[in-house]
Amino acid sequence: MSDTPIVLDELRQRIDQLDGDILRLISERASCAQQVAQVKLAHDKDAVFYRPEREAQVLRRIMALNSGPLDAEEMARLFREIMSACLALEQPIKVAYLGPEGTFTQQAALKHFGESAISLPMAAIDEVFREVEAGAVNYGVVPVENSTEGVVNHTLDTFMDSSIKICGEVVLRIHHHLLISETTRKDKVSRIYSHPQSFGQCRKWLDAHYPHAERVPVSSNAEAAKLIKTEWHSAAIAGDMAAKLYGLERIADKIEDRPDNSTRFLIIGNQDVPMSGEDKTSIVVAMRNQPGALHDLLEPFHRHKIDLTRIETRPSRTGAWNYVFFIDFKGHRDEPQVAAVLEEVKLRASELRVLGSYPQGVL
Ligand SMILES: C=C(O[C@@H]1C=C(C(=O)O)C=C[C@H]1O)C(=O)O
Repeated sequence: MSDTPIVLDELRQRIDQLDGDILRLISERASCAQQVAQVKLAHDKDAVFYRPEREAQVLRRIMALNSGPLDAEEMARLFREIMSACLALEQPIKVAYLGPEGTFTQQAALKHFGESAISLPMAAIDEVFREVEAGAVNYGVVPVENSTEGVVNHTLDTFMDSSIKICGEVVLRIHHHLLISETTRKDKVSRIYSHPQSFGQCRKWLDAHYPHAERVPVSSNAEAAKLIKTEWHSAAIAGDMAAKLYGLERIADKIEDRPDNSTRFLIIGNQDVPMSGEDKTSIVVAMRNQPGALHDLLEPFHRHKIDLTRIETRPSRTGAWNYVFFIDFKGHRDEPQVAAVLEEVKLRASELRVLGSYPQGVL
């Protein structure tokens, strides 16, 4: 005699039935996506199947329609994977990221493109740019700013020498853990490896818990995780992906000093992305070196009520004491307001380059 209450049997039958329905609907959706691809190909043999603006709209619509019990972001993540799988039916998207495997940048790439994307680790930020420029991959993912540690200068500098476009952004909550391998005892950690940015994000925690451990900077958290597999008395600071990839034990969880620690990554490509309805634009501007230059640059944004979301100054390579400004603002370059501001800025600047207009990060 079964001791399963009858109501449980009924609920399970209902779930089986619903799963059958979901399966049928996902398959139907996948054939629709296949047909879209055929239509695109019929019009243009070099058609790009992936449409960042359309994907952003699909996810935003799902989030708006959702009424629970799953929360909107969770639901969007499920749809993210469905879209990723549908797209891969035609042509899996190839994405280069700042490696090695297990970095937060890989996590950001998979968050943005879904698990069906093929992600390829690169050794340096410039290599990600080069792979995209050469057309060896469809897109690249590079970190650009962290809420605790600020901007990733190297990424901004690389834009100055490149014609690459920004096609999207993705923000990732960054949780760091202290990890050891079987070669090290918990109470015997005398050396800690990590990326300099991660040391910066966990500084107070380290000062309080491991004031005497040597801090050794390496090229990535994943590299730190890999290193300690074979070293004694050593720990690494890295995230979940690296911990799982290298089979490490977490001896302290979420050790970042700020609970809202997050990093913004850029999706780079060779494509101009049409409007999605909620977009951002990134520009780089060089100003003549004269008093009031920054004011002159920002004034048109203020007058046209355009919301600046970030401004960074970097030394220009053209001479001592010349600066370039990296500016992000809300809106798409095809919107009349934005186009008007860009025209005005162009007149005042010695150089203006639009790096891209792209959908604001959804997930
Ligand atoms: C199906 C399309 O192509 C791709 C797949 C999408 C999807 O599965 O919803 C959305 C945008 C594109 O990346 C489309 O453009 O509508």
